[in-house]
Amino acid sequence: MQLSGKVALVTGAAQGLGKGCAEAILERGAKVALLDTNESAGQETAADFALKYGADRCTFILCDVTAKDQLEGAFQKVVDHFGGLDLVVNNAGILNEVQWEKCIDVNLVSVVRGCHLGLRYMGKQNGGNGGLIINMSSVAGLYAFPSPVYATTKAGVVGLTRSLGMDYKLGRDCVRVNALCPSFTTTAILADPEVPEDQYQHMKDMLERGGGLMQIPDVVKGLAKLLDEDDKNGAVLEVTVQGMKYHGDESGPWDRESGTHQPNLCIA
Ligand SMILES: NC(=O)c1ccc[n+]([C@@H]2O[C@H](COP(=O)([O-])OP(=O)(O)OC[C@H]3O[C@@H](n4cnc5c(N)ncnc54)[C@H](O)[C@@H]3O)[C@@H](O)[C@H]2O)c1
Ligand SMILES: CCCCC[C@H](O)/C=C/C=C\C/C=C\C/C=C\CCCC(=O)O
Repeated sequence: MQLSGKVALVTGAAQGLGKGCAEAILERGAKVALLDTNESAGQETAADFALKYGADRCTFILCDVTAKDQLEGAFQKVVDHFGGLDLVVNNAGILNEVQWEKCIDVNLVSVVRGCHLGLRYMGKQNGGNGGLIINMSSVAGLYAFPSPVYATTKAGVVGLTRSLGMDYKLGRDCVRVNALCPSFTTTAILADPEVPEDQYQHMKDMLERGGGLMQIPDVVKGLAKLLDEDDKNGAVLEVTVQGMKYHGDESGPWDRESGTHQPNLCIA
């Protein structure tokens, strides 16, 4: 996707992976709205970006993605402020197995809503120009993971992305939907997860066996790949210290007999 002059909205963009993604999008010439509940970090990030990329190219919007009115209001603010919308990164997420309903609300319900809003504002059938949605899932959405509710939310994001990314609807809305699945990356989410001790110890063991931590720029390379590959729709990209690979190339039962696989290719 050519991003110069385009408009992006990134949730959970005050820090961590969301901030890293927002900066990569700014570097490619787009304007970016940063949404987050953390007002001080969000304002600080926006001020930093304004200095580097220009005050007219970045804005912070205080928004709790789990509050329907706030998320809807934020999408409208972005369109009013920048005059359109071309790219949505549904990134905000938490790991909390204790307050597990909240974990589902932030990581899955809000991503569903963010996709619906992306389709509403970017969908050609609604007067938009088409666009791209990138959902932040996790390797925990692809393989067994010691925090089951977190894993469920991330697997849900994979299913949502694949299904919204089916090509039968692309001719109508011209909005592609892809997902990024990183492994453990150094951000604040690792610092103090609300998980029982046995889950935490098992994660540390997995981290060691998996080759250790990634850094934010490693994950941003995955985002860049999804931004560059315009033929991808419904694609799910795993990003780990071992490299990157797409998931989901097996045929479903409807294609198995013919031996054909219908790839989700962009026809827009
Ligand atoms: N760091 C990792 O190892 C890792 C690996 C795979 C996937 N992820 C996913 O990446 C995403 C970003 O996480 P991160 O690692 O950068 O963590 P982080 O804690 O540094 O960043 C998360 C951001 O989301 C914001 N946020 C949380 N709840 C929110 C809400 N209700 N509304 C708006 N903003 C909210 C936080 O304030 C924070 O700025 C999450 O979806 C996470 O599940 C992280
Ligand atoms: C195998 C799946 C990896 C997915 C990562 C997942 O999306 C996010 C996890 C968030 C929190 C995990 C919490 C703790 C990890 C355990 C140890 C971290 C040690 C950190 C360090 O040594 O600095």
